[in-house]
Parts: sequence; structure tokens; C-alpha cells
Amino acid sequence: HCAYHNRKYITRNIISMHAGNVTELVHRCSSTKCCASYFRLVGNQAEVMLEGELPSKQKYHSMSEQSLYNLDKEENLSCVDGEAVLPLCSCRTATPRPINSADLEIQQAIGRGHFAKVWQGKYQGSVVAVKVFHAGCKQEFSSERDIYELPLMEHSGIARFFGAGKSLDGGSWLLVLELATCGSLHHLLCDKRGSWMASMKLSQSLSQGLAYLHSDLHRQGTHKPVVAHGDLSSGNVLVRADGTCALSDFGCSTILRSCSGRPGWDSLKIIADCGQVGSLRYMSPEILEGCVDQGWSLVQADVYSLGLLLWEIWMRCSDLFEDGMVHKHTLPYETELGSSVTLERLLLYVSQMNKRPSIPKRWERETQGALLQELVTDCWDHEPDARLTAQCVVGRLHALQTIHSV
Ligand SMILES: Nc1ncnc2c1ncn2[C@@H]1O[C@H](COP(=O)(O)OP(=O)(O)OP(=O)(O)O)[C@@H](O)[C@H]1O
Repeated sequence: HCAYHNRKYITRNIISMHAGNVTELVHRCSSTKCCASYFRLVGNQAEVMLEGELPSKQKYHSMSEQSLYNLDKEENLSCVDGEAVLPLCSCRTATPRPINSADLEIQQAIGRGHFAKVWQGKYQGSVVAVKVFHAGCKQEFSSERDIYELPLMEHSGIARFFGAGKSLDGGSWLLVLELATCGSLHHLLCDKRGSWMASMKLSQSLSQGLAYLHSDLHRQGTHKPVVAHGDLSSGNVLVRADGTCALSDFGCSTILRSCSGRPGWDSLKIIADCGQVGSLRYMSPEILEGCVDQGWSLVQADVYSLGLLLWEIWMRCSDLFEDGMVHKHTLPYETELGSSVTLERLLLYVSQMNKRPSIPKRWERETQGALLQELVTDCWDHEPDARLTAQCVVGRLHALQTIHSV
């Protein structure tokens, strides 16, 4: 029997008797070799979470509302490695955090992006930000929610996630997040210049958040896979009242799994073609050229964007300019290419001419300035393998802070 094609057999027990053995949490049909299923063990019974044909056809069907909630994205079956069946890693079994919309009060609008409007609100007594996606943007909502719901995603450098769900009228999808009272990093930099200490705080918390996002962590049987942000820009980094940054907007993020049992990284691109919606001016040369769409290169592309963000932060630091004469905030390449850039112009300037935002001559003459110049240059190197890791950026900033305080 084929469990996939004969749906009547897809019930507890019957599936294990008629279509091969259930081993751990992934089952491959030993009779027909054409289908596979993920199971959840409920009171020692195997309950189907997701079943479908094997990867050649790339077509899967969810079985219940609950599994729809967890697995409505295209899931790959890389756990099925030849005939061997591997246990489902904890990073694939995210715990949904549904919100009770009745406990949510929406107040004033505080931001807007391509897919969502962001409101200040109150949820169960806490002041929060509510990201509201139209019903038509379910995919964008699910992609972002799936990243927040990964295990071990709680970190000071990542916006705190309270939960997700539907609005009371059922017309939109909601993500409830901590409210960053200073808004986006872009907003803060336009508004204010910073001291050495304030710029260092922004840079350190930002790099620590990215280093954490990029980390592959195993803690007490729980796995946090590497996540590449995919759309880092000063509009997607939030700033709290204490002057620290928190990463947000994971709609273009990619989970890089090292736990598939295959050699190397098993990556799952959540939104293909996010280049169309991501922030063009922060894209690395290789992304602009369209040479990268998965794997570790996405992490290296994030570091390129981090270099641009650090440049933006330090270009607003009054201690790095004569008599505190800081220029007004500009986006990367805004001076060179204007406020609305095209892919063609960026490709020519960034990729073919290998140009980067200009760094004040004065920085070279001072120890800290020279080290900062070296830091941003090592982040935005044309060669992805030559770039620093985010963790290394954390280390360099720490060293820089130590020199400054001596
Ligand atoms: N938690 C938050 N606290 C305060 N402001 C926020 C928060 N989340 C988002 N914002 C504001 O709302 C804006 C839009 O949010 P966000 O970037 O998440 O939306 P989006 O539709 O995913 O945007 P994009 O166009 O970058 O894809 C942000 O630039 C920021 O100013």
C-alpha cells in the first residue's frame, strides 16, 4: 500500500503495519518507496504531522490545523537519508506561541514596511509592538514567525517575541514583539549623532545579535540552527531606550541546518527572490550578481551588510570628527549613487568597480579611526571568504573599546 496515495490508511497504527515501520519520528514507506511522513509521538502513538511524496516531486501535504501551523512552509525531507531514518532534530519541532488576540490592545501606528504595518500596543499588561500583516501576506508572516519560534532564539541582540496569531476579526496576521522605543537604527541615526560610547554600544549589541543569529547552538538537547538574516539594513535593526540594538524583520531569513545527517549545510530558503524586496543597497556584490542563494554564503553576505551598518553608525559619531562636526546621516552609497539606487548602478559601482562608501581621511590618522576603518573594510571585502565572521567583529570591537579606555 502507498500511504500517501491511499489516504484511508493514514491513521495511527495502520500506517505502521501497512506501509513500513515507524522508526523514530520520520517514516519512509518501505513498500512503495514513494512517500515519507513526519510523526509526532502522542502517548506512544505515532500521529502524522506531515506526509508526502519523496523529494523528486517536492510536494507535501499537511494533515491537520496544528500541522498547518507548524509546517505550512515547504519542508524538505533531508532527514530521510537513503534507507536510514534519522530522528527529527529539536530545531524542526518549534513550539508555537499563539497569542490570545482578545488580550491585545492596538494603539498608535509606529512604522510601516513592504508587508506590514507596525503598531504600538498592549499585550497582557506589557507595552509591545504589533506587526500586522494583511491576510494576503500569510507567507511573509509565517516565514518571520518560524524564525522567532526556533528554539533558543531569546537573546538580547534579537527583538523579543511574545507570540503570533490572527486578529480578532480574522482579517490579518499578527506578530507581537517587544517595543523598541527609539524605533529603527535608521531613525535614530537621522535624529541624533552619538558619542564614542553610544556608537560603541550600538555596534557591540548589533554584532553580538548577529553573531548569535549565526551561531549553531546545542544546549541541553535543544538545537538552534544557524540563521542568515538576509535583509540587514538600518531600517531592520531596532534600538531600545538603553541604546542597544535588536535584530528584527526576519522575513527574508534562511535557516541553515547542520543536523540533516548530510555532509555540509542543509539550507532552507524561506523566501526565494527576497532580493526583490530586500534592501538593495545593503546587498553584497555576490548577491547583487545573483551568484548566491543558499548556504554559508548567505552568512557571509550578512557580514557585508554589517560592515555597511557599522559605517553608518560610526559616521554619526561626534568623537571621530573635528570639533564634533558630524555630517547628516546618509545611507550607504547615498552620496555616490543618490537616494534611490538601481540594481544596475550598484552592480557597476560595488561589484565591477569594487567601490565602497567613503571613509573620512581623518580616521586614518587616529588609532581608533584607523582600526574602525580596518574593521569595516574587513567586513565588506569583495571576497566573501576574506570577510570577518560576526563573532570576530565582536572580538575586534571589544579590543577597540579596551584601547579607547586605556
Ligand atoms: N518592535 C518594534 N519596535 C519599534 N518599532 C518597530 C518594531 N518593529 C518594527 N518597527 C518599525 O516599523 C518599521 C517596519 O517594520 P519591519 O521592517 O519589520 O516591516 P516589514 O514590512 O517587514 O519591512 P520591510 O519593508 O523591511 O520588509 C521598522 O523600520 C521600524 O521603524
